[in-house]
Amino acid sequence: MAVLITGGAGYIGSHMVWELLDCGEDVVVVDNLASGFEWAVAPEATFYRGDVADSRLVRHVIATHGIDAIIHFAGSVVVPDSVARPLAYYENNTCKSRALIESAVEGGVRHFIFSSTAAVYAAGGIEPLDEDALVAPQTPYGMSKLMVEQILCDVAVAHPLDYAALRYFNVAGADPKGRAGQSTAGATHLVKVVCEAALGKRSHVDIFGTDYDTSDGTGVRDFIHVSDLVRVHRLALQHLRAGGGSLIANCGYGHGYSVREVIESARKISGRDFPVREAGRRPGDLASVIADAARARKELKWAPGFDDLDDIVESALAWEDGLSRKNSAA
Ligand SMILES: NC(=O)c1ccc[n+]([C@@H]2O[C@H](COP(=O)([O-])OP(=O)(O)OC[C@H]3O[C@@H](n4cnc5c(N)ncnc54)[C@H](O)[C@@H]3O)[C@@H](O)[C@H]2O)c1
Ligand SMILES: O=c1ccn([C@@H]2O[C@H](COP(=O)(O)OP(=O)(O)O[C@H]3O[C@H](CO)[C@H](O)[C@H](O)[C@H]3O)[C@@H](O)[C@H]2O)c(=O)[nH]1
Repeated sequence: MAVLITGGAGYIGSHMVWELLDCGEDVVVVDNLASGFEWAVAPEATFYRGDVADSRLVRHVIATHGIDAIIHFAGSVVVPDSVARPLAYYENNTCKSRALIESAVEGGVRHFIFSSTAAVYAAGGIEPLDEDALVAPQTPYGMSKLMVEQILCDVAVAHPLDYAALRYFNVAGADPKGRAGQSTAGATHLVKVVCEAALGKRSHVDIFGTDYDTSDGTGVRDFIHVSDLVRVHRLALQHLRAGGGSLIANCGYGHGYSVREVIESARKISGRDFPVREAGRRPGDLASVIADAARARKELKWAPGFDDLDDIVESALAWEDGLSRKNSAA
């Protein structure tokens, strides 16, 4: 019995690989390296370079390794890019997930865990957002994910496959043991951007909007440490294997930090100042996005271990620093 992790060479997937290996699971990764790195995959995992829509490859992996569960991270992840290139996002996130799910059904895989997103929710919902909040994605990215949730819901009725759709809020930080982190080139995520600036890899940080109706006027997000996030997946896997049934669950802490608070945390922890520019609002951004994650806590018995902004920033800074050394040694 083994678990197939798609996108295991990427940011979150590479942490998932370690989380399962640490628990003694056999892990197989399929990743086409569109944005991931083969070196990011733990050496104890079996790596296949390939596409999730390559049904011949995926069926071979399922049969050869006795895959009982798939954790599906592979996808295209840049929200504004999805607005510019919707067809590419529907292709990679929706069509290719459909193909993967078909391979799973045909290969007899029983459990499927899917990377969904808070971007499925309608703007202006009452916070914190629980899973029953109105879904109405504002972008092709969010819609490409919601469509996969719907496919899974329908497939779980027709076939012996159950699923967990986990809606992530803002994922940040790095493995506290320093084995994995976010290495994505040109990442736009706030914590990554701020860490790069603190280490002199960027000239400055733009604050996108200082006139929101929030405590200090900047955007507020529910930042979840990537190690807590992958733990939710492991618990969801346990839940499905134990016959707990399909579920949709938010992944967040239930409270947020502002853009300015993230910047101050990075200044404090790095001991370095860096220029900050007040820029206009970024199109499509909301003032505040906060999760109600009571379901994950109750149904999956999840208890966060790293719910602290400074811990998140410290781990991300340590990883970023290591990346700089790796690049200068290369
Ligand atoms: N980072 C976040 O804050 C966040 C928030 C919500 C949801 N998610 C979701 O989590 C998942 C992982 O995100 P991430 O931040 O680790 O991104 P990432 O870009 O680091 O990882 C994605 C991985 O998938 C691989 N990939 C892409 N398309 C593929 C395909 N067709 N076949 C095989 N491999 C493919 C890439 O090479 C990469 O290694 C994504 O599905 C994303 O939508 C991320
Ligand atoms: O250089 C930057 C980058 C971001 N921000 C601000 O920081 C906050 C967070 O922005 P991110 O780009 O880090 O993340 P988003 O909230 O836009 O999006 C993230 O959370 C979404 C769910 O809410 C989706 O899951 C998506 O995949 C994921 O990237 C926003 O207020 C944004 O305006 C800045 O001020 N400057």
